[in-house]
Amino acid sequence: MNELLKVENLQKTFNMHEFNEKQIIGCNGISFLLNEGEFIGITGKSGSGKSTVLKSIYRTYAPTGGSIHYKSEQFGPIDLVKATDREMIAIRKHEIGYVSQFLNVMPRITAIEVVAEALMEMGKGSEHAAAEAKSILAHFNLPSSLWDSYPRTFSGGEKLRLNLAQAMVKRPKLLLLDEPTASLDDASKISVKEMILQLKTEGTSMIGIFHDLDFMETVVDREYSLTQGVLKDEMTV
Ligand SMILES: Nc1ncnc2c1ncn2[C@@H]1O[C@H](COP(=O)(O)OP(=O)(O)OP(=O)(O)O)[C@@H](O)[C@H]1O
Repeated sequence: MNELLKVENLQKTFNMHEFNEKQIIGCNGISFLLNEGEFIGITGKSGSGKSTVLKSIYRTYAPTGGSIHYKSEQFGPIDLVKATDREMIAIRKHEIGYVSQFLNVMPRITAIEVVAEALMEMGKGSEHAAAEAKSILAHFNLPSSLWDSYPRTFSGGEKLRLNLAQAMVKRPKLLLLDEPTASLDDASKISVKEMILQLKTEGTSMIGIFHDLDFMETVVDREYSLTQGVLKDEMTV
């Protein structure tokens, strides 16, 4: 199997300047391998560092130690801990997607524009992009009455489905999923599962955090358990 991502001894410590330089450990000593086309689920109790690991890979958080070796299409082998901001912007635009429940879009851009713009960033023409955007929003059961609305006012589940559509429509090389089924009803969970399985067959590698462990076990290839920010266990599921 071809290795896509190698996380070695990853550490993120937060320095709380407003609290007398108190330090909080987000994650520590995390090491794992992700192969091309593979899906790893990360589990662990609340506060154990699951989101911190994903945000460190996406570089929302700047890691304070360790390395994240990634095989980039644009830059070749690269350590995401040391990548420049310019490299990270290009990698996020074309290679690595990140989905959470929290909306991360510009104000005054409609739902359909959010998805169509993601496609245009990947080189699609505007007409094709608009048609494909409608099709993926329909797949995720986002009511067509919302397609021309601003996502700021969407419910939690609607925002999440838009985030999923925006990230998945790009067919990223690596997709980071932070609670992609939180606040979704059963029909929407099925849509998410179908899209995950489709991306897997197309070769997308994924790392996901799930509260719904039953759902997780239907989509992941391997599972890592984190406890208090330390990688404890690895098993094949
Ligand atoms: N921006 C931040 N500033 C300070 N501390 C943070 C920050 N982000 C996370 N932490 C701390 O790092 C630790 C790990 O948080 P993280 O969100 O990664 O946990 P988690 O396993 O994803 O939790 P949950 O399952 O509850 O979402 C926690 O103690 C948290 O308070």
